[in-house]
This record gives sequence, structure tokens and C-alpha cells, in this order.
Amino acid sequence: MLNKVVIVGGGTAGWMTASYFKAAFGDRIDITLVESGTVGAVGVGEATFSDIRHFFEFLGLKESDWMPACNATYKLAVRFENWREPGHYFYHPFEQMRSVNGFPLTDWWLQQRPSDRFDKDCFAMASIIDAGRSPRHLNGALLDTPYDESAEEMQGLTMSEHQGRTQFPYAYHFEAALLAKYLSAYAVERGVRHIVDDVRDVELDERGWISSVRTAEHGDITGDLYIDCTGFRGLLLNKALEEPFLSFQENLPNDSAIALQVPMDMERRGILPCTTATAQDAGWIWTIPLTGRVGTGYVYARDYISPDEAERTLREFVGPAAADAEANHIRMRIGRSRNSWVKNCVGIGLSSGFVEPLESTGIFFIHHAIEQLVNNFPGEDWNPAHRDLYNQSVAHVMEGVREFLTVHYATAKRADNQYWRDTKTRPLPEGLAERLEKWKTQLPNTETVYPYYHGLPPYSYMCVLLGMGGIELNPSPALALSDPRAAAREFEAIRQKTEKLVDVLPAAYDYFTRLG
Ligand SMILES: Cc1cc2nc3c(=O)[nH]c(=O)nc-3n(C[C@H](O)[C@H](O)[C@H](O)COP(=O)(O)OP(=O)(O)OC[C@H]3O[C@@H](n4cnc5c(N)ncnc54)[C@H](O)[C@@H]3O)c2cc1C
Ligand SMILES: N[C@@H](Cc1c[nH]c2cc(Cl)ccc12)C(=O)O
Repeated sequence: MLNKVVIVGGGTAGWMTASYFKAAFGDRIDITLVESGTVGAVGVGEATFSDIRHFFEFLGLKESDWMPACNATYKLAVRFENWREPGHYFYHPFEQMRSVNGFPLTDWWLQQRPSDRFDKDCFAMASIIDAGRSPRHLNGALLDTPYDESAEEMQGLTMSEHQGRTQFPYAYHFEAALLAKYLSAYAVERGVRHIVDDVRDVELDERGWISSVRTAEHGDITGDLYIDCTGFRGLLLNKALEEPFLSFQENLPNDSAIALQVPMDMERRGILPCTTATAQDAGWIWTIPLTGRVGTGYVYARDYISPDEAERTLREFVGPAAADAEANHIRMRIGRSRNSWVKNCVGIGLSSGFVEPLESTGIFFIHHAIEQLVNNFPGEDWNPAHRDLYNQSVAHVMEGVREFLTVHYATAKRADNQYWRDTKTRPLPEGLAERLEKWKTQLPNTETVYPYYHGLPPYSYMCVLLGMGGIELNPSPALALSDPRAAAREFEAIRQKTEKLVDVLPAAYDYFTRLG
């Protein structure tokens, strides 16, 4: 039986893989995880997709188990500030787009323009976030009736199985290092062997497959399947097996980040329950509220600004609270390994691929990869079809997200300096120019977005196009001939429902004090 797995790397990717495999296979799988005591994990990665709930559920963990241990908060959207013009913002929320008479509500919005805020008019979430509310009532119930956790379709599904069903209303923010620690305890308790040591060498057999990894103090570690979770280094996949890395930088030039962890009195500050991405002169700054601090960082392109200037900008942005916070400068490798599974080695996490964290896709990539690897787990015969299916699925997810992120820059109205002017003239990933043309005629739908699963539904594209404001969008001509009353009623219903929810939902901070 093929069941001996060696994981190299103990960052988010390594521990998520180890714990998920244990939950999936129990004692039938034999896992050794080796991580360096000297090379640290990247230490960022604090915002997620809502789908991550399937990961925790698969492990049998409840929010009340893991959230307090990871200083976690709820994320109801990404809030984009100043991408269109100074002072402007909009949300990309976790809320399904409604449709009226076969047209998405956003299409009706273009026709009727109830206000200048598509997000407030079309989604309940925008006002709930503006008001700093929790998506759960103090008794733990979810905000409203369409979300029913006990519904059969929410139970026991993996992320892949849940695809296309109800949109869950929130994701999480958490402290990456604390999550890795929490999951390591989970995995070790269930029998994962944990070795803290440096991998110095990777031994290959005559076919070029990995036969062992050589550590500094624990000798050779052998397995059937090797998972490379060594981060941007790609020690096994890219170095030992020499799998090439395909860069996305011609579309996405941001190649660096500087991160700060800023302790704050969150009770006084309050929690805005979303990730904020604020456009800057050469990139953007993320702001992520946790229970005891704010995580923040500037993602930028070295071609336009130096690391020192980026650090100055970030410190100024945060203000005096950042004075004692230590800067973590990170060089980002943007793109993907040509194949993430090569021979008996699978790269998961940053070794497999990474795009800038604008839509918090890093942990989603990991979760997706793990689910796919479980579904395509190799047997004794190493049927290459499993490997090929896996590689295809991972490539599609990363290429789709590459395209989605490029849309943010290509359609942002901001063009007040060279960095932002250049975002309009960069090469686009193949097929995107044609799709952008289609979206000018008809808002994105399943037929006209990137055609393979990549985690983002068409409504996410609608939000970005309507919010960024750089391309002209028109309502479907059919709407001029249609009865406008049903859509007007829907806008009014959203307004009323939102008003009520803002009234009755607790403040996000208060909810977490209860949870802790
Ligand atoms: C600036 C930035 C912001 C991000 N923000 C988000 C976000 O908001 N949301 C999101 O989902 N994702 C985000 N990500 C991505 C997220 O951080 C990663 O996907 C996640 O942390 C996974 O990292 P990893 O485990 O692959 O690598 P790492 O965290 O780098 O871990 C590498 C591991 O390999 C080990 N290692 C390395 N070399 C050796 C060796 N020779 N021997 C033994 N062990 C070794 C190290 O000790 C470490 O344990 C962000 C990434 C960056 C760079
Ligand atoms: N199915 C994913 C994708 C998604 C749907 N809406 C949003 C909003 C944001 Cl900010 C990120 C991601 C998503 C999910 O539910 O997480």
C-alpha cells in the first residue's frame, strides 16, 4: 500500500496538509513532517475565502475551538479604497447576486441607478460592514434566513462539492502563525511525526524520483510521496526536480511586500469586518483586523518604488501605532510551477504558486490543492492520469485567479501616475482582452468568465468591474423594454432588510468578546 508521506515545511501549507490527510485517512496513512528550526515560515496570510469553513468542518473543528486560539475575526468582504479615485470605495462581499426576471440585479442597477453605490443597492452586506456589524447574532445564529447551517446541503461537503450552491456570508481573518501552531497540535495528536531539522539534500533514484530527504541531524527520511511545502524556495519541486516556474509578472508586476503587525486596542478602534485594500502610488496596502492587533502590509513593485520608500509609506499610513512594529520585508515569487506534481513530489503552497494577496487566494490555493490531492491520491501503480488531472486542476485555478487579479488593475480608473497608467497597457493573459470586450456589452456570466473552476463566481467579476470604474458598462437593452417594478421592489426590499439587520446585529467586536 502506498501510504508513507513526507512533508517538508511547517508553514500554513505543511500543517494544513498534514492535518487534512490525518482527518481523511486516519492511521492508515503514515506522515512525517520536517520543518527547519532556522528558516522561518513566511508568517503572513491572514485573510481567506469563505470556503475555508469546509476545511475546518472536515477536521471536525468548530469556530469556538479554533477561532479564539488564532485571534480570528470574520471577513464579510474585500473593501477596495481609492482604486477609482481618492475617497471612493466599494465592497466585494460574500453574498450571492440576486436576479430579477432573468437579469442580474447589477444589470438592473445600471438601468435604474437607485444610488451611486451599486454595492449598497445590490447587497445587504455593504451597509452591514459599513456599520461594523457581526454576521452572527449574540446567540450564535447567522444573520438571516437564506443562510441555514443545519440545511442538508451545508453538511459534510468538501469545498469542491459545495461549489455553485449557497454563498456562505463570511470568511475569516486569523493569525497565520497561530493557525499553523493549532494545526500542528491537531496533527501531532493524531500521529504525525514532527521533526525540527534542516533538509540539506534531496536524494534522487536512477529514474530521477525522490528516494529520501537528507536532514542535518536526523539522517535520511524516506517515503512514497513527498510534499514540498518549503515556500518560495521550492526545495524539492523546483530545486531538486528542476520543475520550471512560470512567472505572471508581465501581467502582475508587484513583486514585493512589507508587512507590519500592529498591536491595537480593538475595543476602542472597533472591528470593520472586512479586508481593506487601499490603493497606493505603487501598489496597495492591506488592513486586516484581528482580535488584538491589525495586520497590515504594502504590496508593491520594485520597478516603481524602493523597499525603504515602501516602508516609509506604510508607517505613515498606519500612524504612531506602528512605531515599534518590526518590518518584515518579503520578496514575492509571482506565478506558478509548470506542474505542481512531478514524479513522486507534489508542491503545495508557495512552492506550487502564488499571486499577490489582493483577493486572499493563497490559503484557498492550498485548500484546493489538498482536496484535489486526496481525490487523486496515487495508488501503487502511480497511474499518471491522477497526476495529470491534479496538475490540470491546479493550473486552472491559478490561471483563473491570475486573470481575475489582472482585471482589477486593467479596469481601475486610477491613472494619476506612471504605475497606474502602466496598468492599462500591460499585456493581458490570453483570452482576457476578448472577455473584457464581451463584458462591455453584457455583464460577466458563467459563459464569459474564465471557463474553468478557479473559485471566483461571475458576480465577483461584476463587483470588480462596477467598482473599479475604468470601463464603461451598459445595461442590457432588453431592460428598457421590461417592466421595471420587480427590480425596484427588490432594491427596496434589500434596503429595508439591511436597515433592520444593521439595527439588530451586534458590533463585530462585541461578538468576539463573547466567543473568547
Ligand atoms: C505578503 C503576503 C501576504 C499574504 N497574504 C495572504 C492572505 O491574506 N491570504 C491568503 O490566503 N494567503 C496569503 N498569503 C499566502 C500565504 O502566506 C501562503 O499561502 C501560506 O503562508 C503558505 O505558505 P507556505 O506554507 O507555502 O510557505 P512558508 O510559510 O514559507 O513555509 C515554508 C516552510 O518550509 C520550511 N523550510 C524551508 N526550507 C527548509 C529546509 N531546507 N528544511 C526544512 N524546512 C524548510 C520552513 O521552515 C517553513 O516551515 C500571503 C503571502 C504573502 C507573501
Ligand atoms: N466561493 C468562494 C468565492 C467567493 C465568492 N464571493 C467572494 C468574495 C470574496 Cl471577497 C472572495 C471570494 C469570494 C467563496 O465563497 O469564498
